[in-house]
Amino acid sequence: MADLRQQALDYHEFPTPGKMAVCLTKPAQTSMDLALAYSPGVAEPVREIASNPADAYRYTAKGNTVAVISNGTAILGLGNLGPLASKPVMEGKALLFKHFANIDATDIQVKHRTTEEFINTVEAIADTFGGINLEDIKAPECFEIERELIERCSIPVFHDDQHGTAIVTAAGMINALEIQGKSIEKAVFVCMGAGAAAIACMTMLVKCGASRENVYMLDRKGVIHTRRDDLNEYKELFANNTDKRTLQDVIKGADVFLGLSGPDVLTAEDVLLMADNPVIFACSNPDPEIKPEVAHDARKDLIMGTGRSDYPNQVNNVLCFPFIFRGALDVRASRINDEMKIAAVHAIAELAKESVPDSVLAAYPNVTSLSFGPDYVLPKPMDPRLLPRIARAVAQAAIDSGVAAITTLPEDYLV
Ligand SMILES: NC(=O)C1=CN([C@@H]2O[C@H](COP(=O)(O)OP(=O)(O)OC[C@H]3O[C@@H](n4cnc5c(N)ncnc54)[C@H](OP(=O)(O)O)[C@@H]3O)[C@@H](O)[C@H]2O)C=CC1
Ligand SMILES: CC(=O)C(=O)O
Ligand SMILES: [Mg+2]
Repeated sequence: MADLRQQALDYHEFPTPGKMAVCLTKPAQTSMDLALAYSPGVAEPVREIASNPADAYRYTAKGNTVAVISNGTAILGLGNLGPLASKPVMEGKALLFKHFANIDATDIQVKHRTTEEFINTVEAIADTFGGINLEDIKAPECFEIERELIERCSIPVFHDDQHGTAIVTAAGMINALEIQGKSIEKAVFVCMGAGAAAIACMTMLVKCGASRENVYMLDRKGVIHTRRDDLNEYKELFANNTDKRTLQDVIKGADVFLGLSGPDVLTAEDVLLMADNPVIFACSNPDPEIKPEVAHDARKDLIMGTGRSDYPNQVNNVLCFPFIFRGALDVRASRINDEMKIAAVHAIAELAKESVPDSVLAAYPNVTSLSFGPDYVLPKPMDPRLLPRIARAVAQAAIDSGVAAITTLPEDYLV
């Protein structure tokens, strides 16, 4: 681990600090180039956009740019470390946008006093971009922030920790439950965490068939139940009329543990209390709710996923956000709606059942084969098919649900 720490610091520091830079898409060598790029030529697209704002998509980079915006209040599972400390994560998200979906992302860290001030700041700059990816903003403020910004902006606004995570978790869960021979309708879920990711994941799983009454959610104070008087309106949605109070009370006989909280909150003893053939997605980053080694030592019949790249079954929103934005931008969707999210869930889940190209195996030197099963319930982030499959499904869903300004996909779209 000490070695990984130094390697990670060196990766970020050398040869150039940070993970991204700006590149030019037009020539700037000659005086004629400058006369076009700058004065006097630049005045022409200015006039066009002033008379028709949609021309910004034609004459500027707006249509292929996403702002990755954070206030640093829930940086991974590290907590509220402030806007500046979130910059490496936001640059990381920008790297993933570019590498996986060729989207130019700009990271923005916002210092603010009130939630309204944050919302006003983002609203004021929103027209610069084709979309806004909100990141690592803690609950419950994140819910109001996203709701308000969707209302006020004409471009897609998407809180990745809510919906990117929910889409990938649902895709992986559908597959894991199928492999374990369990039906989503009957499965009993224990969700550790009741914040941005947890509320969105369980909401999505209920939309995908899970029974609301089979869901137990916990926060730092234990089980969320109807006799608590300290719940916000989002936790209240998952309050159960139950006498169960602790993780041990609810984990007994549970089919699924979903961790979206913090490190090492699930023990080997807890794992032993679960039903036969359980599913454990311990998604907290960088340190999961239980280490896979500990869970596998406890029992052999489980399917285990984490948010990390260095274990099988990476349940991480990287499988979603670059691709869902690609689809949304390409049809100039005004928002990312439920139809688009569900289309992404199924595109991801179905891809895991197909045979895996050699190029994917080559990116994982310690893996000799990958096929649908307990150690492969989700595609790998390096899978080049994620881009066309998810983006096409999302773009088509945007068109079909009436939120796209471009209403026909080209025949050769992303082939
Ligand atoms: N793998 C993935 O793709 C993703 C993983 N995550 C992970 O999910 C976690 C939560 O992120 P997010 O929802 O954005 O953050 P939030 O701040 O919105 O929510 C955190 C939630 O976790 C609960 N929590 C924290 N520590 C514990 C603990 N020790 N025991 C029980 N509950 C705890 C908090 O409880 P309380 O309400 O009482 O404060 C809160 O409900 C992080 O670890 C993050 O890395 C998030 C997004 C994507
Ligand atoms: C992956 C991610 O977005 C998180 O852990 O916050
Ligand atoms: Mg995040």
